[in-house]
Amino acid sequence: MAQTTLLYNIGQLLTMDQHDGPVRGEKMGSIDVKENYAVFMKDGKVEKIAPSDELKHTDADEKIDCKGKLVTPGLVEPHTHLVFGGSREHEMALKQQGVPYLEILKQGGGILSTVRSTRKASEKELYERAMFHLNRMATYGITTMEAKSGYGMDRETELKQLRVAKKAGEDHPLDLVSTFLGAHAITEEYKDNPKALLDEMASMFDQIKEEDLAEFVDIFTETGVFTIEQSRRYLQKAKDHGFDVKMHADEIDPLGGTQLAVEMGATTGDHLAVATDEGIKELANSNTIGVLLPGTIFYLGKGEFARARDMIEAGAAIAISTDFNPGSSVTENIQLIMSLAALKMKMTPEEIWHAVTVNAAHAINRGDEAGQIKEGRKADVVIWDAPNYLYIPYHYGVNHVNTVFKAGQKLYERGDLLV
Ligand SMILES: O=C(O)CC1=NCN=C1
Ligand SMILES: [Zn+2]
Repeated sequence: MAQTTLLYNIGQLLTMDQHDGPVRGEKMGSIDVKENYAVFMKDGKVEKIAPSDELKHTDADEKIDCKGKLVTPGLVEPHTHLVFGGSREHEMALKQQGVPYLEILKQGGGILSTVRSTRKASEKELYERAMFHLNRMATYGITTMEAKSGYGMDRETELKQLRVAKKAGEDHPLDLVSTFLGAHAITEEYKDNPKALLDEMASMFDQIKEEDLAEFVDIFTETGVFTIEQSRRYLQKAKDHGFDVKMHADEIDPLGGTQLAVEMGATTGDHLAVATDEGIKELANSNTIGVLLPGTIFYLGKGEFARARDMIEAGAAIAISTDFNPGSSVTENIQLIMSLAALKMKMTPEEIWHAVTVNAAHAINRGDEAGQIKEGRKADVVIWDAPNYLYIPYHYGVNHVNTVFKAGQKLYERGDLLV
């Protein structure tokens, strides 16, 4: 295990540390690119960042000639439904026939299909699935990420998912941040009384806090799920119990979830695909980060992509995410999401790099330890098979990662053909 590693002859180095805090508005459009640099990692931290010639002869357990490749911070993935049982490939045909997402849910499919599988799955099965997906996330360059519960909507299963996420976070090299999404859908038991479901989920807040099972509480505010008023009351209770809050907001119907996220001082408002002009204005004038999920819009095959350009030009701080989940965005490929952000939301490469590093880190309260390459900070670093930072969004659908370092240790290296 190398205690010291030197990366030299780096073509372009993105440190993403030019600004403090989440980067918003026009500042998202400019990044500092260091040409022909070196990064020296020691005991898991970034020890030195300097021009390659200055460090080239530094002694190190491992010295890697990056041959002009791009080097960036490890990516941060701020929104996943990592822990789940089963799969929903059988719903693809319904999607192809144009059956709307909310209609599939109303028919007892969608999230509720995954709820049935997750309730049945053992903790061991959920853990092994989560570790498998974490491994794949790492191969795409992700080194820190969020994991939601939300496929139980009963005490036993929600705690099962949260305990799986906690154990996975302890066992896996990736750093995990947990979110309690017990307010994800209205199950059969509560179909006539969604308020009772929210009360049951809120009754778990103390235990979740005591067992340190989640930092955030999230809710799906959507037609046929939870209303604005139900969401306001539930999120206020979560805040009263010391949780930071997030919202699945304005994904399909414009209920005004974006405005509620701002009103509640949510760390993030997520999806925002149909946020109104008023919602965008309030988001831009708040500390709430917009987490945009273009993969979901792409995958559902309908609806509008979030108005990222309007949000950024109004001054908002934006992050992007795969929304990895078994039904509405079944991919760990954050690099494809970067391409969709460019092609469908017209985000610039500079904005995209802020959205998958420093802003995504702040979206899960890890802005002081992830998303940047800084001396003294944990060495989460990616070497890319790419000549520059424009290349990743440009060449879509493939994995450009060459090597991933997590806390200075080589976590993944692209393999070559076996023959
Ligand atoms: O469909 C799912 O399993 C995840 C999801 N929740 C809200 N939107 C998508
Ligand atoms: Zn989601």
